[in-house]
Amino acid sequence: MLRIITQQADVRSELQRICDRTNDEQVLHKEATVREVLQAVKRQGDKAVLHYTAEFDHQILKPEELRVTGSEIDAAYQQVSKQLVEAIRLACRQIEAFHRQRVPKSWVHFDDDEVVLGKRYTPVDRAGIYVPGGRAAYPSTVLMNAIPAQVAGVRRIIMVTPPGASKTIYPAVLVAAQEVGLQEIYRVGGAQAIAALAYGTKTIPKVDVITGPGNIYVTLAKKLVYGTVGIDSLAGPSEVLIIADETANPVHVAADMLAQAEHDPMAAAILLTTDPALAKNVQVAVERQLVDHPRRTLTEKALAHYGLIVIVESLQAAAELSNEFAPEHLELEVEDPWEKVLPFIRHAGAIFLGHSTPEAVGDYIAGPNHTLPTSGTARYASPLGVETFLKHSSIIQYSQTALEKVAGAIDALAAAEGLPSHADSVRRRVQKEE
Ligand SMILES: NC(=O)c1ccc[n+]([C@@H]2O[C@H](COP(=O)([O-])OP(=O)(O)OC[C@H]3O[C@@H](n4cnc5c(N)ncnc54)[C@H](O)[C@@H]3O)[C@@H](O)[C@H]2O)c1
Ligand SMILES: N[C@H](CO)Cc1c[nH]c[nH+]1
Ligand SMILES: [Zn+2]
Repeated sequence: MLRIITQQADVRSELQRICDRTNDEQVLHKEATVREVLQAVKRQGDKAVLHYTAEFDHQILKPEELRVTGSEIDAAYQQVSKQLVEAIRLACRQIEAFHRQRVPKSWVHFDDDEVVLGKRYTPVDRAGIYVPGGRAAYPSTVLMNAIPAQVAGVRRIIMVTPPGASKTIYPAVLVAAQEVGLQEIYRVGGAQAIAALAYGTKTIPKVDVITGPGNIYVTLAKKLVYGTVGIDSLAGPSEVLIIADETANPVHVAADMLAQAEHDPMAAAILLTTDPALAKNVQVAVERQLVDHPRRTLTEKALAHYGLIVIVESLQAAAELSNEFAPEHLELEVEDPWEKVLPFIRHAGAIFLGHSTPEAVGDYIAGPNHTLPTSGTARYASPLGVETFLKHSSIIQYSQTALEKVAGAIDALAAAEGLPSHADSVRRRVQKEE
C-alpha cells in the first residue's frame, strides 16, 4: 500500500531517504562487488568479463561470442513487427530533430587589440553506450544514446548490452541499433561491461566516454571509472515526482507513478498534492492498477520502499520539496503549470507540463533525451545530449603589440605566485631578449 503522509510529518527526511537510496548502507556491499569486478576486468580482461557474465547473467560465453554478428541482426528483423520498426523510425526522427537544435558551435572573436579568443569544439574519438537489459528491453535507449553521439560527430560508437537467455539480445534492441547504423555491439552488461569499456580488453575497445542508464551496479561502476573515462551522468534507477492539484486525474497520476516504479525495485515514485481527496484516490487507483499487473512484484517492492504520497500545504511548498529532491522526472499535473509551479522549479532532469503530457511521452517519442540524472544529481547534472560527446579547447592568439600591453600585469602576477619563468617567458618576447 502506497503511504500517505502530511507535510507536518517528517517529510523532508523521508524524501531525503528516498533520494539517497543509491547511497545508503545496503548499497555498500554492492559497491564492494562492483570494485571487485572493475579490478578483475582491468587485470584479466576478457577472462573476467566472461567469468562475471556467467556469474551475474548466467550465460557461458566464449570470447568470440562477445561480439554480436550481422546475421543475428538480420534475424532480429524477422522477430519484430512492422509497427515496431515504424515506431523506432519515428522516434529516430524526433530524437535527431531535437538533438540537432542548438548544437554547440566553435567560435573565434578578433578584438581591436589584436587578440583572438575562441572555443573549438571537437567530439571524443570513441564513445561506449550502455543499453540496459536486465529487467526490460530498451530499444529506446539505443536511440537516445547513439543519435546524440552521431550528431556530435563521434567516429566510433561501441554498444554494450547484457545477454539474456540462450545468449540472445532482445531483437528490438538489435533492430534499433541497426536503424541508427551501429556496427560494434557486444553482449555484456552490468559492471563488467562498464569495466571493459573503461579499461579495454582484447575484444572490447577502450572508449573515451561511457553513456547510458543502468541499474545500481551499472551506475556504481560508472561512478567508479569516472576519471579513467568521462561519463554522462549517474543515470540510475528511475524516479518520478508528480506535483498535482485538484484538477489532476487520479487514475492518470497512478498510472504515471507505476510507469516509473515498474522499471526497478529501486525505482522511486512520489506524489506531492494539495488535495487530500486526490491523495486517497491515487492510492486506491494504484492498488487497482496493480491487480493483474505483469510486473506486480517488482513494482510493489519499489512502491513499498520508495513510493510516497505527501499532502502539502501549497503548490509553492511542493515546488520547494521538489527542488530538494531534484527528481529525474517532474510532472506538473496542475492547472496553469507555466504560471503556478514552473517558475519555482530549479532542479529536475525533465519537466512534463499539464494533464496530457505523461512521462512516457518523453521516454519514447518527444525527442529530448530520456537518459537523465537520478538520486538528487539533477542538482548539478543535466540530461544526456550532444554536448556529452563534445569537449572544447580554448583558442588564444596575441599579437606582439597585444602582448606588450599585458606584460606588466603578467609580471606582477607571476611574481606574486613565485614563478619567475612565467614572467621571463613574456619579458623575453617583449624586450626581444634571447
Ligand atoms: N536514469 C535514466 O536515465 C534511466 C533510463 C532508462 C532506464 N533506467 C534504469 O536502468 C535500469 C535498468 O536495469 P536492468 O536491471 O533492467 O538492466 P541493467 O542492464 O542495468 O542491469 C543488468 C545487469 O546488472 C548486473 N547484475 C544484476 N544483478 C547483479 C548482482 N547481484 N551483482 C552484480 N551484478 C548484477 C548483471 O550483470 C546484468 O547484466 C533500471 O534501474 C531503470 O530504472 C534509468
Ligand atoms: N523512464 C526511463 C528513464 O528513467 C526511460 C525509459 C526507457 N524505456 C522506458 N522508459
Ligand atoms: Zn520509463
